[in-house]
Amino acid sequence: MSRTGRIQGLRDLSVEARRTAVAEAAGVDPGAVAAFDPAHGLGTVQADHMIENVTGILGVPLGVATNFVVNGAGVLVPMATEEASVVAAASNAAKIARAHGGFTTSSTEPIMQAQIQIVGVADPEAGRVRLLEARDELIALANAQDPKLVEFGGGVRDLAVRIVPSRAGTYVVAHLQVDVRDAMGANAVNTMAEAVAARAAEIAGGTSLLRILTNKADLRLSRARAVFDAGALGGAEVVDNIIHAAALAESDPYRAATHNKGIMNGISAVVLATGNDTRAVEAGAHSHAVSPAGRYTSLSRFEKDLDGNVAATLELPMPVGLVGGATKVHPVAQAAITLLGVRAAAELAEIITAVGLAQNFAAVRALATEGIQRGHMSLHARNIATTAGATAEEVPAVVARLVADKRVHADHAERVLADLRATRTRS
Ligand SMILES: CC(C)(COP(=O)([O-])OP(=O)([O-])OC[C@H]1O[C@@H](n2cnc3c(N)ncnc32)[C@H](O)[C@@H]1OP(=O)([O-])[O-])[C@@H](O)C(=O)NCCC(=O)NCCSC(=O)C[C@@](C)(O)CC(=O)[O-]
Ligand SMILES: NC(=O)C1=CN([C@@H]2O[C@H](COP(=O)(O)OP(=O)(O)OC[C@H]3O[C@@H](n4cnc5c(N)ncnc54)[C@H](OP(=O)(O)O)[C@@H]3O)[C@@H](O)[C@H]2O)C=CC1
Repeated sequence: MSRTGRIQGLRDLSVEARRTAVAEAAGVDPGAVAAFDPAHGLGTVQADHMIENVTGILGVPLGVATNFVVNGAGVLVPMATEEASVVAAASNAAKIARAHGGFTTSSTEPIMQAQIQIVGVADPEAGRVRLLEARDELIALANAQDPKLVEFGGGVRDLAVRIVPSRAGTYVVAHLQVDVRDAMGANAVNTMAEAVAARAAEIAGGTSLLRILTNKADLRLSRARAVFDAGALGGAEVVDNIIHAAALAESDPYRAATHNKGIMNGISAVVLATGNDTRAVEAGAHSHAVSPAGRYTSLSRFEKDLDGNVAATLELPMPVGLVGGATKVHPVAQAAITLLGVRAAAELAEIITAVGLAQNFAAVRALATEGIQRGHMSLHARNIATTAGATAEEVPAVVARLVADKRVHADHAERVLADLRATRTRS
């Protein structure tokens, strides 16, 4: 079956029928996504092996974004999020991007770095040079900790040494730069850092202290770009307003934080759905949002291309894996990875980056045109109706009234629900 990433009318199906439809459209056996059904998802026995003091399991809705074309191939994207309109918005922007071929992505090699902090070095400059002279010895020692990773084509690629002055002293900080292949890599590089720290400290002439991965994963970047057609967006004025919106985010940290939150709406949802470490990706993203001059700015860039369309790009660290962490043990994560059809961590990282860009574009487009409330609140209205006490049967009618009245508020929902019930009782 050809994978187009499109499923007409997915929103109108029942939850069960959507599961069948996404499996069919992705060309996978429906059994491969059976874990999306909570009855077959994460069990308490598995959960008890994942973290400590397990007392239950938190359910988070898992939606599937449609319309994505990434490097010419259609893909259906599982997204775990509690926020209404996120999945719809990603699908919406991905649909607009299709006219110009969807998303084109690329990545650096999957290099993660571990830091070894060395304190009490009398001659830090000379200590740095001594460590660089011992580069081959330290790399060999680190690689010996993970022969399996080396066998898979990974392992330490280089050693960098920085001198970091601080209020408590000057530190020599050695960085092991490790190609972690299909792993997120934290455990792998932390093991290496702990193993070489004593020898590194001896060579530098100090004492080792911290030995830990840095989440500023700036050697493991993923990029996505897409063109959004001016005509489909509503013309030149809309394009200009989208560019103004992006320009404010570039220049103003107050706007940049929200703009980047929009990007993370998409990114964190796919990272969570695939059992990856949301905090690691978020820490990497926000550290990357600081410009070389030390200013917090937006992660994406929107420009007007020669034809007057929006050329959108996003580049950020994307430390996600297909082995290790929860990716292998969580049945829903496994189903999500099967649905995506990814075979390498870099492919997953690039799809996630494309989703981040789509999510960002959808929000900025809404903000630069009609505002966020119409699209977002009409979907959020379902939560408000439920909070007001509407049953599953009553929710559609209550939502329709809230949206028609343009008053998506809890008190109004309570009144609407009371009216609805009174009318039913009378008839
Ligand atoms: C909400 C939409 C998509 C409506 O947009 P619309 O134009 O009314 O949608 P439509 O009904 O014409 O459908 C267009 C496509 O959107 C998707 N779509 C549309 N509705 C659904 C739905 N119910 N269920 C599933 N998919 C839906 C779907 O893919 C559909 O095409 P199809 O594939 O069907 O041919 C639009 O208004 C939008 O993109 N809004 C942005 C919403 C958003 O960004 N939400 C995130 C939460 S707000 C926030 O946290 C971030 C923010 C905003 O602060 C970030 C920032 O400031 O930058
Ligand atoms: N600051 C942070 O972000 C921190 C995060 N963490 C956590 O660390 C976990 C991720 O660590 P990670 O190192 O990825 O997990 P694992 O140690 O579980 O997995 C990595 C290991 O898998 C083995 N492996 C098998 N196949 C491959 C392959 N194709 N490519 C690469 N490695 C392969 C390797 O060797 P082998 O089998 O010999 O192990 C490798 O060392 C996450 O749970 C994260 O939350 C932990 C500490 C800090």
